[in-house]
Amino acid sequence: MVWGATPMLAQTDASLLQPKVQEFELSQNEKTVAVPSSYQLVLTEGSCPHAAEALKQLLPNKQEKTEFKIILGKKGDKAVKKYAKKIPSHKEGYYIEVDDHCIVIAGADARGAFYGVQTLAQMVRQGDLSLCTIEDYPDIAFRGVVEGFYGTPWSHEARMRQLAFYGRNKMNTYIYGPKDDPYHSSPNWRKPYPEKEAAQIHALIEQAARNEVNFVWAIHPGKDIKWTEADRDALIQKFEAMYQLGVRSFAVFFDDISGDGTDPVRQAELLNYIDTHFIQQKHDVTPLVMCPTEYNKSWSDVKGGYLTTLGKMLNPSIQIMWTGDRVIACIDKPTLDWINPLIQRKAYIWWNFPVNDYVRDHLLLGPVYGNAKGIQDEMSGFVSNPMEHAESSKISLYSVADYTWNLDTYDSIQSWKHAIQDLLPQKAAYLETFATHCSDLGTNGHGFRRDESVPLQPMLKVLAQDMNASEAVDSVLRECMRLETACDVLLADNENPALIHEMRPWLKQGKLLGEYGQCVLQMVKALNGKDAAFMTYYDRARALQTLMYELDMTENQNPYQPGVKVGSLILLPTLNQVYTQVTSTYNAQHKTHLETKAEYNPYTLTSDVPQLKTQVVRARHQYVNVSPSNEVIKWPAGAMLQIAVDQPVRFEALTMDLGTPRVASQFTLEVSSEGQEWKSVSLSQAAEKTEITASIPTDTSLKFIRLTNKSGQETQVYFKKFTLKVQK
Ligand SMILES: CC1=[NH+][C@H]2[C@@H](O1)O[C@H](CO)[C@@H](O)[C@@H]2O
Repeated sequence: MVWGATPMLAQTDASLLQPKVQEFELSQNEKTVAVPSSYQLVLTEGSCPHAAEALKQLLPNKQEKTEFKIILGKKGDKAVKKYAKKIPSHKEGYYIEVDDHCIVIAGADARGAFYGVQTLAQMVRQGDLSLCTIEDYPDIAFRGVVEGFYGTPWSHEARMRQLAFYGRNKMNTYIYGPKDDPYHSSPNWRKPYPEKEAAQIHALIEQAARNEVNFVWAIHPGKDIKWTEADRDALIQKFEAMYQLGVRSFAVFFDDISGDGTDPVRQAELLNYIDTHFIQQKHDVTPLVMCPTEYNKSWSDVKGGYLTTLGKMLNPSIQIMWTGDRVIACIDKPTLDWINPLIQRKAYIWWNFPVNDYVRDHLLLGPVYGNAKGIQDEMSGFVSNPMEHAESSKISLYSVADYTWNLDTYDSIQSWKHAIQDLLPQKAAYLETFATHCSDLGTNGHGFRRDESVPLQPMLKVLAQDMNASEAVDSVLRECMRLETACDVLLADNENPALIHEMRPWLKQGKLLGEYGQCVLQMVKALNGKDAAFMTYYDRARALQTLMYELDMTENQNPYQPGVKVGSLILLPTLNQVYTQVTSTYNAQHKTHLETKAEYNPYTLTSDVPQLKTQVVRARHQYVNVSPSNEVIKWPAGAMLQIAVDQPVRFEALTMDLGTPRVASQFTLEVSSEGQEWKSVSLSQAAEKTEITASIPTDTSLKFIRLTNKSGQETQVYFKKFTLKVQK
């Protein structure tokens, strides 16, 4: 492990300890002690094996006959008896004392001792040790990650690295629940893992133990579960098989399903049965965790009684997950004041960030902010659902570790900078520049946004008002140079190859964006100068627009939100606006007809289906795609989804997939050339198939097409595909 490029410090800087420790006190002013090159280790053999192993890796050369001592243990061990009163009473807490000849690490339990060693490791990395005492403990009981996203599940290697990362950052929970693992969800949740996958899970469990992480194996049976003894026993058998593999923590997810599986009474009966006949029977298993079907407030029908049924029926030890007021939402006191009474326990937060499975063309590298302080006593857990890009997710996960350990001292920007320093120590400054412009999600179905290009925003706003404001032109020009340089340096970097591999498409796009920005601003500077100079920058700007478009059309071409977006909140839009203005000005001055449009999307979507109204529609070559959704869509009676186009086109065909057989008859498809006269087009859906097609007459060109729920009642469907084919 290459430690950070930061210079060795003369004493311990508590502000650099991450997560922030609860209490740090210098014992004798500035006095320090050098990191012992050899020491006598005092511990109770076997009491804190993972802490002892971590200490051995940190300071390998312990020798018996030396004056310096390191005492390691947990409450009750003889070795730390003398310090028992100083050990925090919180689970996973620890006490550290550094003095001239001795370092004490005393945990409230074995995990606390392990965490104490992680803190000592950071102190050692800083340099000489201040004589000090530390009393530390976590604010929230269960902290970590739920691998619960749609998309490519993390690789085995990525998971092994993640677990070590969680150990270093005091995250104690990893919930294994990748939606696209067929043995976690349908169709194979009843089947045991094949040998290779089973061996990998066993290896993960061992890696988790070494890093004091609870490996929570989740099952997602709701799509096809039958409320029978057979399926109940099948689920218990699967849990038993996972227990034999070494799993000691279990979860049952009922999210994103429709139909019989959503019945709360059945769900509660099944979960209580599992709790009583499996969880409680094993004496070494943590409390059962469940994710409800109504997992956020915007989808809850309190009168319908789903949540209150679970709250009333579920055994008190069963944890109930919650994503907040919406699917993607930050957590605050009103959120918890609303849900906790309904479920009659503290919510176990499933925080849907930095997950990007609904905005797959964006990489979310910005700060973690927006969750409230002072709510630690209202939550039983807080786990983050990350991106399918494991290494890139570490920027956010580092801060989630920081926040959940010590909510009230959490500082989102400082934590974000530390996260980047920790992830790529040698090139942190460059990664910070790139991440600054790669953090917003773009418009999306959940309406969740993040800030982006924050330090540059004031100058971008000045530039948008007046493209000739020289200070703004120069500062944005400099930042675009920095962005181009940062992307080059990172593309060539091999400090963390897995990270660069994940980021590569976005780094290439960021480089183009940096170059484009320089061209546009040079066009402004050249406006009243030599025409040849202006035209060279114009030609290059146009070329870069094409290169950015082509990269967006060719890389990261997933079937959901294909493409590669960087700087999409304000940097690219402002540069495009300046491009249009400066080119229009040049045209006016020189009576020329240079292209003034930077990029445009001729299609617009309107809908009165709440979950679809902000879906993104984009043309790609001959196809017009509406961004799919992962969730169950409640489509109100009479509600419609409409696509409009600037210039009339001839649509050839529509292909849809609402994830539901025999549903076409509930909808009408209509087309119009001007929005007044509508002609309906027949929809066809093969029996037992979910795909729906329509062939559209090409005799007239059209500007509108709309799909309406004409069944007279709300219908629940998925929204997996909506693609129009345009005649060439
Ligand atoms: C609890 C829950 N289940 C779904 C939902 O949240 O949205 C997430 C973001 O799209 C998705 O990753 C997850 O599988």
